[in-house]
Amino acid sequence: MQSDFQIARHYFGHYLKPYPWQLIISVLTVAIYCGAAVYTPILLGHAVTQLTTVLAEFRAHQTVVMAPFIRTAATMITINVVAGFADCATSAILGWVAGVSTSRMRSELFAKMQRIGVSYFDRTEDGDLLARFTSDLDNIFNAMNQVFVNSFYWFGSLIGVLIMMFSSNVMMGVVTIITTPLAVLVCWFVITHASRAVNEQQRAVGALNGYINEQITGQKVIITNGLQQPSIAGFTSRNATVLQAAQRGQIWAGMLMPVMSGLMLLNTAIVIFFGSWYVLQGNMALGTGLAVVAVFVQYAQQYYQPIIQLTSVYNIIQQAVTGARRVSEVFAQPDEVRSTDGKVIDGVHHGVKLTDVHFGYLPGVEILHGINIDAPRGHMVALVGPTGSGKTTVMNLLNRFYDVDTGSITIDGTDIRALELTSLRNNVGIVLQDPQLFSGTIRDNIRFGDPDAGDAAVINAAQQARIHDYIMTLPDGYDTLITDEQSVFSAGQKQLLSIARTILTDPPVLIMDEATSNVDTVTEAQLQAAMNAVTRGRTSFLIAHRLRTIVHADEIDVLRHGTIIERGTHAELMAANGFYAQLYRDQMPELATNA
Ligand SMILES: Nc1ncnc2c1ncn2[C@@H]1O[C@H](COP(=O)(O)OP(=O)(O)OP(=O)(O)O)[C@@H](O)[C@H]1O
Repeated sequence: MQSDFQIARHYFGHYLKPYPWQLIISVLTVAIYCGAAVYTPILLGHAVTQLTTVLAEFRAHQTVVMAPFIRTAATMITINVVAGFADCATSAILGWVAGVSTSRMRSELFAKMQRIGVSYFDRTEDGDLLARFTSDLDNIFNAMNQVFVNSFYWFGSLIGVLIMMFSSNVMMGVVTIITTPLAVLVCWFVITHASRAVNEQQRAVGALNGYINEQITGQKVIITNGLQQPSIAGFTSRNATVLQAAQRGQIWAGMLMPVMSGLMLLNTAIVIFFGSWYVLQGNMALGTGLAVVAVFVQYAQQYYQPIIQLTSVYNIIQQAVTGARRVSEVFAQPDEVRSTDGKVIDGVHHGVKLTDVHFGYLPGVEILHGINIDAPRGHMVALVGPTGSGKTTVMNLLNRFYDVDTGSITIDGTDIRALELTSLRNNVGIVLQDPQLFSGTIRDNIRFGDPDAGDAAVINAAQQARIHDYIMTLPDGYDTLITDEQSVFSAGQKQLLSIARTILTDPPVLIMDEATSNVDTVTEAQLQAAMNAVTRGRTSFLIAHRLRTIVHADEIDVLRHGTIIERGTHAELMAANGFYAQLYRDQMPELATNA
């Protein structure tokens, strides 16, 4: 695991590297601001002295010579105006740099997400992933925006106070900084606990977001099953975890200032005590000695201010490092395996073959136990079987969402792991059971796989998929905006749209997860016609839920517990009177007698 330092160096170093000039200019503008802050009290002192002289002269000689005072006042105003501009420039430049850097990080994170294998999304909650784009990146932005300027300013102040103290009286200087190790230790202790609480809080917020996301997606299921109370209870407990973590963080973070103030008072007491003792030892004249004590009481307080501020800067860095660590977890995910010299295929000439395929999602839990399927070009293979038998898993392997553990899947004799991944995906189309529609028009959604397709091709695909007529009933036809997909399309219609998409991209191999049986009879007839259109001439694998739709398949493979237990055409399997025949009779008793 990378250390905090490595993480900070990577994120701050790597992302700030392209902006050296902006950073150099900010160093100068901060230096101007710091210089003005340090120099203004000196000028103020001069101004007071000059004003006193003016008043004394006026009393003594009734003459007023204001020039030196006006010069000092004008210098003070000028310096502070310049410092004000410098401060504005610092904020603008660093705000810009932080904004551009985090925007780049966000883009790279998004691009990375597109390259990660599907397994990561299977095991990561959506909300948690979303939190990495939002709160984690916000923390990194805050650090980039504030840390640089604050640490430079307060570090400069610390050095300034140290120089002033040691040039004034070394012995007293040593006494004033003597509590520093204790202060640093206390700060470190408090901040470590505070940042641990921040980590917990960020994790808890991620889990809460994931839960909210899941509950919003499943709202209809919750309502229809009357699960509102358990849903609220689940939310309440996760919300309480967030609150507890936030409160723990607040308590630890809130402890910092009082503890440091206490230490500052202790330090002041030590300075007064030691200074008085020092003076009483007769090491210096009483008046001078008391002046030194008074000055060092001031220094003792000034010295602690930068230490407190620098520790709070450290706190911001901690939050950013936590965010960066969570973002880096995404970057650390392996990309989908792509062979560098992968073969490019143009269509399927002989067929697709699965040979002794074994696979499990988790180590030691095998789901598929030696699957053999031979699908010659143009054949339609249907996979049927009870829920959880492994049908979708076979589909996941065909498209290389996952790789087989042992055995092989070949297209025209070439292992699909040796193919260029894009070429494989271009040649294998998928129609999912519950296809995803994206915001945009219906036309955009059909053209999804082939954005250059013309209107005629889009309409032709929609006609073949039997969705054209429905689209034409909508007031805006193909220009209908899909914002709330549920309100425009039923589940069956969404699948018809997805079939139109696939017809447009014309893949030689098709994987289709047929929509579940809960579609009305009109849509079912349309789906059947669309399926006939989309499978025609293609090597297709069909997960069938309604066995009626696959009676014409060239081969039906019956899966049970990850093994093919029966294989044949519909007629052969019915004649065998085995598991398939039983399934068929259970599903369609009225047809079973005619089959
Ligand atoms: N991402 C995953 N991680 C771990 N196990 C998984 C994953 N996806 C599926 N499984 C497990 O693999 C087994 C087969 O699941 P699969 O989805 O392939 O079944 P299926 O036949 O398609 O079921 P259904 O008809 O219900 O869709 C099940 O036991 C399931 O729990």
